[in-house]
Amino acid sequence: MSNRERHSGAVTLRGSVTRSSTADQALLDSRGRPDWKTKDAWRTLRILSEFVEGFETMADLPPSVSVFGSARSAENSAECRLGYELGGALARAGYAVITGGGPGVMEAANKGVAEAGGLSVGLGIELPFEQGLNDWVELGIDFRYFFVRKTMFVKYAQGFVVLPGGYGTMDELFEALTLVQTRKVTQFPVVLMGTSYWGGLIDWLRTTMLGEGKISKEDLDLMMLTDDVDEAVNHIVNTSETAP
Ligand SMILES: CC(C)=CCNc1ncnc2c1ncn2[C@@H]1O[C@H](COP(=O)(O)O)[C@@H](O)[C@H]1O
Repeated sequence: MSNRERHSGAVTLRGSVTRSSTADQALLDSRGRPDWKTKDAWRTLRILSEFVEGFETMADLPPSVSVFGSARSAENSAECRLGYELGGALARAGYAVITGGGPGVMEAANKGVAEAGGLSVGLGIELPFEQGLNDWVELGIDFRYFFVRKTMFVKYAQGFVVLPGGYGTMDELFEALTLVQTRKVTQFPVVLMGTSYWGGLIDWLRTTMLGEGKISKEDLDLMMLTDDVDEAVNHIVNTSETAP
């Protein structure tokens, strides 16, 4: 998609009317915006409409798994190959797969699912450097607000699989872990794929975070670490609330 085309909810902007700010930014980055006191209250209606659209569209999904990973990985990278294999294996196990609908690992996972005949879902986000949903998404929703979109990833999935990624991926991982730790969601498997990528983080969680008493021993057991696609899928099947 050209940089001169932007989507903002139902609105498409091209050419001279494209703008570089996003709805999320307008809400959160209110410093220096004199009208925020009056306008933010009305923004709640737009936020509400995203929840309505998301809930209505997602409610009929079969059992699903959300898959996360880097937007920047090259198509032939190890993590994209893993994402592709994982997408296919989840589809064959009967799951729909939900991703962020973007490039990199998300695209690889969507491709794996679509090619295996499964349902490939993408929850896109409006970004200043938007690229649009990848070509392998079959059911796609574009969100303006990160926090609305994140609700959908958790609410409509039986579990998470997290592949190598950056801040966005870490955000999604730690949100899920916090929700499970605080029992906001129960019976929700979280699988980390890529032992060499995540190994350093797991060591730090054990030695520093657990070592200094910031989490409990059981909290470390809330996620499973593997390189093996079948092991990841079996873990989801055996520990999630609803199997396909
Ligand atoms: C090249 C580039 C940065 C494109 C960004 N395009 C994106 N499209 C859709 N979801 C995204 C995007 N960037 C980050 N995310 C979200 O954050 C995660 C990836 O972020 P990161 O690359 O790990 O930090 C994804 O699982 C996705 O849910």
